[in-house]
Amino acid sequence: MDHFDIRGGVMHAEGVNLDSLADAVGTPFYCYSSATIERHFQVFADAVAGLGDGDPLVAFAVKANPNLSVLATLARLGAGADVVSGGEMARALAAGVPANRIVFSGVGKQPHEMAAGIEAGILQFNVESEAEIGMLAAVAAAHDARVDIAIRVNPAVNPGTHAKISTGGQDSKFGIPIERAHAAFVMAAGHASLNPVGLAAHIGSQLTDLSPIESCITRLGELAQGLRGAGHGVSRIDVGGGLGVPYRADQPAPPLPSVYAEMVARATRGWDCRLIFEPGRMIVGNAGVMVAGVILVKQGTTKTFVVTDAGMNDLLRPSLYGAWHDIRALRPRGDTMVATVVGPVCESGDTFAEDRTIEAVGAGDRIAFMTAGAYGATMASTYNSRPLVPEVMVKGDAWSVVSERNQPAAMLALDARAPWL
Ligand SMILES: Cc1ncc(COP(=O)(O)O)c(C=O)c1O
Ligand SMILES: N[C@@H](CCCC[NH3+])C(=O)O
Repeated sequence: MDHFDIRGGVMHAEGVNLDSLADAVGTPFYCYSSATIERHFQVFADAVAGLGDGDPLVAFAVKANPNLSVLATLARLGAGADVVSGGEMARALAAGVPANRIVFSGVGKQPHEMAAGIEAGILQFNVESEAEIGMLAAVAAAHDARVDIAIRVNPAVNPGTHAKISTGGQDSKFGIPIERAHAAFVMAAGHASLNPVGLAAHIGSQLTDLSPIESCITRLGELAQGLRGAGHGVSRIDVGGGLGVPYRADQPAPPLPSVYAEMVARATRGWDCRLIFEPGRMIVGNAGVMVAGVILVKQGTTKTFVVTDAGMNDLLRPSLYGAWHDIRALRPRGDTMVATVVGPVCESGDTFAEDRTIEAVGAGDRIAFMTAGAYGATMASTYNSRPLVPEVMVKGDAWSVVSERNQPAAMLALDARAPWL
């Protein structure tokens, strides 16, 4: 695992002893390795460098991990940002991502979010419906602006991933069905306040097979050719993100960025346009862990439950998708146990692993949920009135709390008594 390994009997994140860090910040908490984030971004950016017109944009999908320090780490390396809300856009800007490297995607952008994007001067909006073309045209006209847009296409390609994270299938809510995309582009060109410059697609997440992405890119190319043949300029093609990461050692690893880039080079050969990439998970997934404490070990009728102080509200992926995260002891003792690892939340779905062989742990020990840097803290909630857990970033021997644990009293203060109570 990148930059998370056992040294002197204890798991470290880069040079930081995670058990000591847990003493300092309390459990549960997320911990990110800057070195891993930097390395993954650089590997991806190097792999796609020179593709298309030679000036590709790697726009990190902020939804994967919107922490300000994560975004600032990436901004320093020249990353752009793919955002899906005004909130994500504000974070990207605050982290130092230049506006002209921000792409705004999403099926339900609201007029105030469109206005904020126009005022900030973002690179482009990826428009996902004919209805949105009209809405954006009106907001842009009210700003006396002419905004660059790409038509996000639904290419009707089955990405072969979990149904809940597939976005490119025919009945997905995302994008404009490919058979109407040419007409949508022409419709947008008819608005003086819109400047359609490109096409976009994103077919799904945690993709382990490149062939659906290749089919999608080929379809975008055919569409671009048709548009060019009809006299329209297509100067940008956004191929989305989606490249998977290894969650389990016993399953084949997803393709490396270099192999992905070879496929993109092949599929886009001869295209004279700027390519945009929106990787999320592959940049930050393996750059984060969630550290939790073992509250107690409880014997059921047939199962041994390891009850941790982290719950499904802190790391939702196992409950929502049945996702696998490796679970490791911070201080492995060399023996193992078969355990069902659960959180304290009052839901049976608050289960991280079922009858899994893990390194033996007991009350007071600490464990790490691996590969939790993407779609981890960002999907957390305060269900059961549990505070959001802190996020810590590590760089070499240094660490810093980059998101505070919110406190029960502060959460309560957001509520108010109705005047009649
Ligand atoms: C439009 C868009 N771009 C990029 C991504 C990032 O995907 P991933 O984290 O799988 O790279 C997503 C999420 O799946 C998305 O919806
Ligand atoms: N939240 C998902 C990924 C969603 C991608 C969003 N388009 C996950 O944890 O795997």
